[in-house]
Amino acid sequence: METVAAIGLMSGTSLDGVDVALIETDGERVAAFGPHATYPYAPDDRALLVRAIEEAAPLTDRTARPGALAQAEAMLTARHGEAVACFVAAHPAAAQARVVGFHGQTVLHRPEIALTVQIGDGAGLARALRAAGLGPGATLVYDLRAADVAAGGQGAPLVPVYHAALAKGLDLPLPVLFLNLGGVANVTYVDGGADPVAFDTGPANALIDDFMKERTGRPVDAEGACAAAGRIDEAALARLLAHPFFAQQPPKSLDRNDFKAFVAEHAGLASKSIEDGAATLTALSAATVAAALPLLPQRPRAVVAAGGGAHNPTLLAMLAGRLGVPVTPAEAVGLSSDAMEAQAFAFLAVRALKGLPLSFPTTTGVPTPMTGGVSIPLQ
Ligand SMILES: Nc1ncnc2c1ncn2[C@@H]1O[C@H](COP(=O)(O)OP(=O)(O)OP(=O)(O)O)[C@@H](O)[C@H]1O
Ligand SMILES: CC(=O)N[C@H]1[C@@H]2OC[C@@H](O2)[C@@H](O)[C@@H]1O[C@H](C)C(=O)O
Repeated sequence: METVAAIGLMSGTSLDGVDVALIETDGERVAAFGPHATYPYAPDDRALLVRAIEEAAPLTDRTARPGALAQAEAMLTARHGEAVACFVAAHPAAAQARVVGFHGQTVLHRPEIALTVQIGDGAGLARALRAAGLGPGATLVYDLRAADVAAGGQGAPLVPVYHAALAKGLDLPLPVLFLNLGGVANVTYVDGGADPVAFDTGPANALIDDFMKERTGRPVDAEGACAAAGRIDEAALARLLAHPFFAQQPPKSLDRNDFKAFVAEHAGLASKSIEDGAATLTALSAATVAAALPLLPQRPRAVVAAGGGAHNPTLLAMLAGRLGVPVTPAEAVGLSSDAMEAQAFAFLAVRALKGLPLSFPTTTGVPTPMTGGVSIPLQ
């Protein structure tokens, strides 16, 4: 396949909205970056997703949609359709996209029992895309994690192959480490030769967001202002860092809520001020990224930070202090913190249509490089 315009759609673990991005790519490199936008969820939609995630916890079948899950899937699919319609209205060139990559929403991720569950109705979105002016003949690709998990991989992270493609265009010393600071944090180590090495490192924003919501009603510690005004509880931090996940060798990946109960038990947040709680949780995110460095083949010479956490100066300062490697926000090297994951799913969808690998033994632990995705031609 030659270079095509491709749209990526991502709804991440922060549950903040639908990210949409347009790129031109042949699935090997990015020929051009197009526009991107985020369409935030209304509070009711976000609450429905939170309920769906809670109710997904006991699932053992990735196709089951009990309780709030069916309603959440219908809502999520509708919001993605609306997001694409708004995006195409604002950027008419997007209607020319030949490929759309649809991540859906992870509601449960339990790689230890070969289970990863993303909600999002491919057939329903395909109809909405046609109504938004895409196709006919364009192709929707979704359910991009399933094949990896079925083959014995973690199913995450999948963005590393996109990070590796981006690294080729950067003027940074190698090895370079891409750091995604979403709800969960993950890293991709690129040395320019071998397959990328990648894994989830621990929490990024999910624990901070949940704490802020509970204590202030606001969903985010905007600009890290609370954390900047607080004191890190070093004793609690040491207890949290003793969790075996952080020293575990990759491959490894996380569910959004993997540390929820552990943090509730060991962080002593209830007796802390909002500032001290935010500071301690922000330090946990930074320290767990630092704990990942010894697990890499070599020490990286540069770190490119992306995801919403790249907008949090307190988190970035703590990272710089604990990593001992310069931390560069994606924007400083001409990339976009907010668009990177949606762009990646556009790139992954094009690779899927070409039968190219999405994941590698060094990223998800899949035994051999693995393609994936389910495609639906728009009619
Ligand atoms: N200005 C800001 N100040 C502080 N935090 C911010 C700011 N902007 C975004 N964030 C944080 O980033 C989060 C969103 O990050 P992002 O959109 O990368 O997550 P995601 O893609 O949903 O997650 P994941 O990568 O785990 O799937 C917000 O929930 C918030 O915690
Ligand atoms: C199962 C799942 O959805 N995991 C997400 C999550 O959010 C960040 C981190 O955990 C990463 O492993 C992954 O997302 C990105 C998009 C990825 O697959 O690379």
